[in-house]
Amino acid sequence: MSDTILELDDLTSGYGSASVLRDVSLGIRKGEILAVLGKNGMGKSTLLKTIMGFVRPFSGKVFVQNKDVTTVKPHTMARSGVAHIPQENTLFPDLSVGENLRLGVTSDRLFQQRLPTIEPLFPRILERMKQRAGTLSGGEQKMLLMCRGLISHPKLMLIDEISEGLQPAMVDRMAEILVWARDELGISILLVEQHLDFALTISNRFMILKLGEIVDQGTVDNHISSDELAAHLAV
Ligand SMILES: Nc1ncnc2c1ncn2[C@@H]1O[C@H](COP(=O)(O)OP(=O)(O)OP(=O)(O)O)[C@@H](O)[C@H]1O
Repeated sequence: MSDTILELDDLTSGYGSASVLRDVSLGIRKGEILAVLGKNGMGKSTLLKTIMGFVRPFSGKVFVQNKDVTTVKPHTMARSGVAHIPQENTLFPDLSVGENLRLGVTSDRLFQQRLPTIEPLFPRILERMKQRAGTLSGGEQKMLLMCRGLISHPKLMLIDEISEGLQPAMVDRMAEILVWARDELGISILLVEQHLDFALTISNRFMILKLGEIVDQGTVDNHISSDELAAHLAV
């Protein structure tokens, strides 16, 4: 389909000779949020790292807007509009908030242009542009990571357990931001999550990843309850 942003065809990958993901196939359309749900160790981070090019697939293909990017390096993926928000904190703690944000764009001109567009989303962080990133709270650091991804104006965001360790109010705020990114900016989002309520609130569709394989999938609508999904996820 022409509005497909990301397509994975039978993607198999892992570390050394051990496969972690097995024959994962999925597609995400423009302006859609897909949640891949799974417990610890099921391969969620490996999925995003394989798409981004940090982990080389054993077999299968990755397409972004119908272009084969299976062997493309992470920095090239980033430059072509794919933002990865990893589970690990990849901020530079000794750089300021502003300097960390500046790394999300390629020029000072773009930085100045785009800063006002994200300022209303993260006012508490942007009031502290000169503060060292490492001195922000854990939740604020996650907001800054999201902010650095959004300022690059990506077409696709790969987001790894962004709700982990966040206070409920911050989880709600993060949900609003992701919905805004989808609905107002038209960004497609692949979200890997364990936090079912958060994921179901904002996603259009879900998939369940179990031991590296997609074992169930569906549309998020009024008929899906988080209890039903929690049962799916039970080991
Ligand atoms: N660099 C690595 N080298 C070897 N094995 C790895 C590496 N990274 C992850 N693994 C293994 O791959 C499997 C899947 O890990 P992954 O981090 O993708 O899972 P996850 O679903 O994201 O889990 P979590 O929710 O705990 O982050 C695990 O068994 C893990 O030990």
